[in-house]
Amino acid sequence: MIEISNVSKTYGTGSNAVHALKDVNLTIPKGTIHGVIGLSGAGKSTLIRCVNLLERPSTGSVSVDGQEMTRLSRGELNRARHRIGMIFQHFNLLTTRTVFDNVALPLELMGEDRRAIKDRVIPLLELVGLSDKAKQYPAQLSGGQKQRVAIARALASKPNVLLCDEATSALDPQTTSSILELLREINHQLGITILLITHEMEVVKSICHRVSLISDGELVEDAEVGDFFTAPNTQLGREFLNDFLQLTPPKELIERLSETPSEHTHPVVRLTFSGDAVSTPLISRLARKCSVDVSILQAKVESIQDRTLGLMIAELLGSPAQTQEAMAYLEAHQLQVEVLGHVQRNV
Ligand SMILES: Nc1ncnc2c1ncn2[C@@H]1O[C@H](COP(=O)(O)OP(=O)(O)OP(=O)(O)O)[C@@H](O)[C@H]1O
Repeated sequence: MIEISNVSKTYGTGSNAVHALKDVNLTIPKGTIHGVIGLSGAGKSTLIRCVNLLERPSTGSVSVDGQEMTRLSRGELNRARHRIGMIFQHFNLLTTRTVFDNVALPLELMGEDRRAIKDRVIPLLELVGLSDKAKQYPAQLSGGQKQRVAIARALASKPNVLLCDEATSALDPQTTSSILELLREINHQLGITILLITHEMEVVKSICHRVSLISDGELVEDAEVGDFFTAPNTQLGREFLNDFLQLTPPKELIERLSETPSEHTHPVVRLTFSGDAVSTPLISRLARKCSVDVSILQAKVESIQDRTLGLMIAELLGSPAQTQEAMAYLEAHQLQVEVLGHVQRNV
């Protein structure tokens, strides 16, 4: 269990001060995989580095498995860090050491003898699928293999928590899925709590149980992954979702959209529906009930863990009163209706 309470972090002072984290509160239950997503510079790395105190919070506290990290002496902190593994975007392997010796490094630093080191490293290399690479050097490995070595090294000291700092950002999509699969197995088999930061919604969708969205140092959303993907609470959350789903109106249409409606325009809407609404023929019912025509511009259905999410961009064709009634009808049936703008009727 990781508990981040009222954590703020400011780099620099006076006019140079950067408020990287602002009063962040977050609880990550034991054995879960938690994703933190946000734009570049939002504070993701700072947040994850505050967990093992690579960055010390300016205010607030961080506790891992009940141990208050901010109160530990240097020696206690070193010991506590053995229980918190970390992997990085660029792997951070020692190029002059073999794969075996990279994984062995934390155990050597803990003063383990050669026999104990061998007994620990060999099964770890098996776990990450690199038994045949023990004597090779990092330069002889692919990116995915290097990250596997880094994962084995992070697990060497039997941590309860694994921190992943953009661990798949330098990898191609296929290698990314194999590393995510490995992380899922580690979480499942060893019960390790995983906190990962990423700017990729695909990573969150693939393996996380919960997700937090961080914006300009503030935690603005914290939700089950299924809830976040079906109904984000913030505009930024919706933008992440729309980018991920690549559901944006055609460029020619965007250029014709005006913000304000008039007698001669009709609305263009983005509809998001989940649960029962996905399998209900709401659009044909809508056309009958409210006497509007629906011109579908884009549509898709996505599976997010155990949920199904339907998305559609459509023009609602009818009088202002009819299209208003249509939108109210859709909202009453649990669809999220976002008006993207209004276009001239006769164009
Ligand atoms: N050591 C530092 N000294 C001064 N400012 C810093 C330092 N580290 C980070 N910052 C600033 O803090 C803010 C948050 O940075 P952080 O690296 O945590 O964001 P991020 O979300 O991880 O970004 P990215 O996805 O680009 O890595 C940024 O404005 C950044 O410039």
